[in-house]
Parts: sequence; C-alpha cells; structure tokens
Amino acid sequence: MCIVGFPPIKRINAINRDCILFRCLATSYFIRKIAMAPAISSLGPRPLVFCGPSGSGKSTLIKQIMNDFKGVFGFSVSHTTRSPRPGEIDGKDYHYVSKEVMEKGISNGEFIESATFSGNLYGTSKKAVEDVQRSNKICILDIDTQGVKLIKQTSLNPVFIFMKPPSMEVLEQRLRGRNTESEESLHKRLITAKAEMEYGSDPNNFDIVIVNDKLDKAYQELKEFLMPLIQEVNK
Ligand SMILES: Nc1nc2c(ncn2[C@@H]2O[C@H](COP(=O)(O)OP(=O)(O)O)[C@@H](O)[C@H]2O)c(=O)[nH]1
Ligand SMILES: Nc1ncnc2c1ncn2[C@@H]1O[C@H](COP(=O)(O)OP(=O)(O)O)[C@@H](O)[C@H]1O
Repeated sequence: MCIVGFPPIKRINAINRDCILFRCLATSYFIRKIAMAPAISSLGPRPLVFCGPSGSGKSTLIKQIMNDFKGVFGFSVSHTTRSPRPGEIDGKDYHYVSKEVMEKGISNGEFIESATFSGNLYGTSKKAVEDVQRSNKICILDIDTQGVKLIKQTSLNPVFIFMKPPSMEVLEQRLRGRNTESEESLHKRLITAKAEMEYGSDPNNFDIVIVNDKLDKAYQELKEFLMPLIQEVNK
C-alpha cells in the first residue's frame, strides 16, 4: 500500500495507484456512512408516530383526525413491498414498490427507518417526512415497533402514540372482520401483535397509550391529547 520513502521509479506508478485506490475506497466508505446516517431535519411542528398491532385501529383513527382537522396534519406515505388492498391508492396509502427498488433505496440512505413486517418491507423515506414538514403540517407516521425503536435513535423527536386493542380476542375479530388478510397473513400478524403489546405496555416507550374499545371514546381521548398541538398549528 502507501509506503513512506523513495521507492524505485518503476514501482512509483503501482504505489500511486494503490494510494489513490485506498483514498477512493476510504472516501466512498465515508460518504456511504454519511448517506446512511438517519439524519432528518427537525422542521415544523413535532411529528406524531402511531404504533400498535395490526388491526388495533391506527388507520381508522388517523383518517378520522385528519378528516376533522383538514390542513393540520399530513400523512407520511411509507414505502412497502406488500400488494395494495382493494381501495388503496398508490402514493396516498403507500408507495408500492418491488423488493429490489426498496432495498436500493435503503442502501442509498433514502430511508429514516425500515423494517420487515409479516414478510414484507416497510419504510419511511426522508422525503415522505420532509414533504409534510415543509408544508408546516403535523406529520403523521404509522409504523411498527421496529420502526419506533429506530426513530428513537434519530433526531426526529416525535410524539409516540400506542393504539391498544381491548383484548387479543377482539383484535382477531376486527382483523378478520376487515377481510383484508389471508389466513397465513392473519396468523403472522397475531403472533407479531403479542410482542407489540408487550412493547406498548412499557410506559417508557410511548407518550400515550389509547385503548381502542369504543371508537368514539378512543377518538375523544386522542383528540384531547392532540388539542394543544393542533392549536399551536392553527395559531
Ligand atoms: N417500520 C415501519 N412500519 C410500517 C411502515 N408503514 C407501515 N408500517 C407498519 O406495518 C404494519 C403493517 O401495515 P399494513 O400492511 O398496512 O397493515 P395494517 O396495519 O394491518 O393495516 C403496521 O404495523 C404498520 O404500522 C413504515 O414505513 N415503517
Ligand atoms: N373501536 C372499534 N370498534 C370496532 N371496530 C373497530 C374499532 N376500531 C377499528 N375498528 C375496525 O377494525 C378494523 C381494523 O382497524 P384499522 O384501522 O384498519 O387498524 P390498523 O390500521 O391498526 O391495522 C377495521 O375494520 C376497523 O373498521
């Protein structure tokens, strides 16, 4: 590699080549490290992270609050490799991408966090969050517990909300009633739900835990909790 001293003339080119190669590798490693760091600017109001087992009511409550307070919230549209469900819209519910595209984006450092859930990749791109923050709206993220743990390591500093079903039995009934999952997918989600419930039961992990038993009651609790943030944006 790079030897100090006076090498014979014939070896100089080879040595220089090695030195240049070493510098290039070191530089590209450094650039890669920077690109992969989960840096995200903390523009605008504090974002909200919604987490909770599949079927706990996150999407239902997010849609309701966004609908009741138009112009206040913006949804961080995640990327996923899962197929769209009937009625879901590409670019609105998710960015539906192939595994190859998603993996490339992740290795290019385009994602704040990403996780495998029930056999599919999901992730929050920096652009998804920054697009909402730039419009001065409260950015809403709907992510799993792996994502929550990763977001906690970034500078995003969101408010963490855990949506808890009243029981595992009710969770299963609601998931079945939604009619979106195959038996296999349902089974995977229920297994994952147990670990997520455990993570949600640690009071240090979330700013609020909302038990979604009666929808109206859960919504009132969410609205009251968010009112100071909503008023701040509306000032
Ligand atoms: N880590 C992470 N999880 C996500 C992301 N987007 C969605 N999820 C989570 O992935 C899980 C499955 O989402 P989805 O397939 O839409 O099913 P659903 O939650 O049952 O409607 C849920 O727990 C979501 O919160 C993301 O960008 N990152
Ligand atoms: N409090 C509730 N009571 C009865 N059904 C509910 C309640 N909250 C949500 N649901 C229903 O349960 C299913 C799962 O809710 P959803 O919002 O899709 O959950 P998540 O986004 O957490 O996966 C949906 O069919 C929804 O209409």
